[in-house]
Amino acid sequence: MDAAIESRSMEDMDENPVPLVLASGLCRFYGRKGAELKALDHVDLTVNRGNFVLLKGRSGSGKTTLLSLLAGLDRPDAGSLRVGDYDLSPGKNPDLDTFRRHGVGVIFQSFNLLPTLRAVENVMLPSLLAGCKQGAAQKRAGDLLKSLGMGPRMHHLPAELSGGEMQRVAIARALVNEPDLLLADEPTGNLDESNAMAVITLLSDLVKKGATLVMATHSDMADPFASHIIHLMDGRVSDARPDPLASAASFVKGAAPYTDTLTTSIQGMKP
Ligand SMILES: Nc1ncnc2c1ncn2[C@@H]1O[C@H](COP(=O)(O)OP(=O)(O)OP(=O)(O)O)[C@@H](O)[C@H]1O
Repeated sequence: MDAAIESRSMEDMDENPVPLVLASGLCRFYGRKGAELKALDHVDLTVNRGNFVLLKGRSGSGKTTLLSLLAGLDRPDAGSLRVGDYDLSPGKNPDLDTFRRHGVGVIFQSFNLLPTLRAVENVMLPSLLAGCKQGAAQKRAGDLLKSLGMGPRMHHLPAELSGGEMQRVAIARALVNEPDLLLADEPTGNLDESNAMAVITLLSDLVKKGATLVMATHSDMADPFASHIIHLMDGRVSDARPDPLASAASFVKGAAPYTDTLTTSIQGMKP
């Protein structure tokens, strides 16, 4: 194995860290055998509950590929991968529909909201697909959007929202089924600096309330909030370190569910 990472935040110094992601020798190759492009080349990764892990590295280094494997949107060619109770390793046959609906929430750079659905309907969708009744899904989505400062805009179409507002809707959608793991791929890539910082603060607050987050980014803006920073180069881990400012990613023991109180972080967000 080329690189091993054992991610440990301050709370992980606890005697009993709880691993959520366990990857070993993870590989994803594209193209013909013998001339394949090694998008991920024997990556080892442990993410414990409550970690805020940043994936960094230049374009093409494998960040999105790794997130796609963690999200169950793509499958590894070799190695082993567990996320919570789900074994996503090659040759295994996990219930990917259930995993994607309940195990993981994904936030994308381009928001990926359905343009013909209103904000609240976009957020309801994962709950409805998971079998939640219409009324309960609507209440849950509405409550989440209100907690993200989107109450007054919840009946707007995506085209009627600013970038920062669309990303808040997308974050609510990622949270609605209370996933174990949050993944974010360049979530601030389409935002101005003020909205980008507000989104990072919001995501950091979610971690403080108990979420586990793996986020790919080119920006250094989130560095002070992360518990761990992992650098990828040509599909391999080139450097991984706990960040000295890891306290921002503290897992607050006994805190309320992280979706309950989110309002403080959104004040800096401007339409
Ligand atoms: N579906 C695919 N088919 C072939 N090659 C692919 C595919 N997806 C990704 N790649 C290649 O795998 C490598 C890793 O890509 P990946 O998207 O993971 O990089 P990245 O670090 O996320 O880049 P960026 O910062 O530009 O988003 C790149 O060389 C890319 O061209």
